[in-house]
Amino acid sequence: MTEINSFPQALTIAGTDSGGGAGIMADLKTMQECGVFSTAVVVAVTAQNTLGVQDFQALSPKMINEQFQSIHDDFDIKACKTGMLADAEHVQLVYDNLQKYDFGPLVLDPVMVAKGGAQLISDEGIDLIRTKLSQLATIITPNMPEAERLADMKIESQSAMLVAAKKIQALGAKNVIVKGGHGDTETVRDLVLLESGENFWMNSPRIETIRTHGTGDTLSSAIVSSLAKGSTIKEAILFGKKFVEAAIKNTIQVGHGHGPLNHWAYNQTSEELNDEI
Ligand SMILES: Nc1ncnc2c1ncn2[C@@H]1O[C@H](COP(=O)(O)OP(=O)(O)O)[C@@H](O)[C@H]1O
Ligand SMILES: Cc1ncc(COP(=O)(O)O)c(N)n1
Repeated sequence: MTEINSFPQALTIAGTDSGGGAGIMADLKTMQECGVFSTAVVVAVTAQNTLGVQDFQALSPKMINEQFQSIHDDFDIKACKTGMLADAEHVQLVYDNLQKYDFGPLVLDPVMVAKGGAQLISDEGIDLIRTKLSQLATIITPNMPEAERLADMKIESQSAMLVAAKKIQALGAKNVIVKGGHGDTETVRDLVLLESGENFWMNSPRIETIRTHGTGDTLSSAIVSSLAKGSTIKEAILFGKKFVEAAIKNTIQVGHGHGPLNHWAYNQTSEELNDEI
């Protein structure tokens, strides 16, 4: 049994994206490219493309519980993540299942609003992420608006990002990444606050593109993959940033709106680099 289950396996607990660029679809593509076998608990189904979210529906509590059970009964999950959780009832269900089963470190991506502006979780759901689910997070990865909501403050400076990260850590999340993708500064700055209190910035040049559908999902899934393969928290975070940067930079022309990332890019560009050596 141990031998059969020796390949690194990870789990995403999130919503699907019929357009293939975000949510569970981005998670599976990322994990595949990162050399990790991916499994999924579908919490909600969205009718979505690069132009926006046309509709969504959350699955029944019974279906959610059964998916958790199925995954627990057969796989050896080394790390997991959450994405779109729809509403308070589903946040609670996910919380209960993560208490019941050990799926390794949790990367909590507190997805609230899609790039096109659609709300992907109710206000009560966000409150429950704040007060409950964040306590289970090994790493929480809010973008700026999400960090403002979780920390209950405006973030208008770099020092405010650190204050917000500390407030989010005080909710119970061990490590915090406040992502700096939203904004128009020339440099994108993500702030990392580790459990030890150490903090540092991950800076990269802002890539001028509207093709940023699924950036947060891709970052968190690359981190989960790295954790599933045994990396430390810091190594996994630094790897995640490199993976998402390559995926944004090497854009692919798909769809008419906020297009998807290039999940092949990290491996292709490193192969090209290897060829040159
Ligand atoms: N235009 C961009 N250029 C470079 N990096 C970006 C850009 N947009 C987002 N990122 C990076 O993508 C990751 C996800 O960030 P962000 O887009 O803020 O998250 P979300 O998808 O949750 O809104 C972060 O590491 C961020 O720095
Ligand atoms: C199912 C699902 N999960 C997450 C996102 C967020 O991704 P983005 O902020 O890039 O639109 C999304 N649009 N859809």
